[in-house]
Amino acid sequence: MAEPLLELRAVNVVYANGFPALNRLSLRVSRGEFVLLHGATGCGKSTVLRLLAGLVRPSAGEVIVAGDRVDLFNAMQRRWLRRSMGLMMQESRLLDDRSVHENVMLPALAAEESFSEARRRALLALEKCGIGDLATLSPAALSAGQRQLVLLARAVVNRPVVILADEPVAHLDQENARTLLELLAAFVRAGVTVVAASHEHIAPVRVPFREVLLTTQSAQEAS
Ligand SMILES: Nc1ncnc2c1ncn2[C@@H]1O[C@H](COP(=O)(O)OP(=O)(O)OP(=O)(O)O)[C@@H](O)[C@H]1O
Repeated sequence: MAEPLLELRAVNVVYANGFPALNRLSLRVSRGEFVLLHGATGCGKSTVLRLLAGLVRPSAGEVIVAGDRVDLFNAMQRRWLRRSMGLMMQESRLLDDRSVHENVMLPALAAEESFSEARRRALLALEKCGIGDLATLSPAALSAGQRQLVLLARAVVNRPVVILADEPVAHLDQENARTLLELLAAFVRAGVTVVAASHEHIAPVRVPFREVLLTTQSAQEAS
């Protein structure tokens, strides 16, 4: 069997307050897969995405991305890992004092692209997400659905091979949710690996996907 692109091996996560968020969870995600993490509030969906992005370290177990033990990465390597992934996390925010275009440029600038290349890539990302016309607006002027689309454009501006999306369709009406899922599906069809967490049941169209149910039981096995 081919090596998974993303893998959790028997990970435990205990937050600073002593709360055990994950208990011996194992999960394998193949290159090009679209995985939907489901489960009740508090079962650890966001924690799984944070582990894969190197934002949280497990207290036991291994986190492997493209063959690397990212749980052993130092701060600089973890920063590099985060920049190489497209992240739509719950804490992701847009800066209201910059335009949509400038917000989407930020990860490209952080990746040390030139200003003109960052501008070009950001416009491309906005167009790919069908929102090129929003480029000059302030994020404060956007609807919830438009904000999510801008967050997706920002996540893909560096052309990541992995997108981690936490509750991408939460608070969106059906039409906006469908638009967002169709865009994620289009990235999957283009070869990107997507892991999305959702407490609601969501079903992408025209692309194969795998649902993984996380439970709050003692030993979790979600491969
Ligand atoms: N930074 C933190 N400090 C302490 N406890 C935390 C922290 N982050 C998460 N937790 C706890 O860990 C558990 C798992 O949280 P997590 O956010 O991963 O769950 P979730 O399934 O994504 O929940 P939701 O659907 O509500 O977003 C929860 O009980 C939560 O309260």
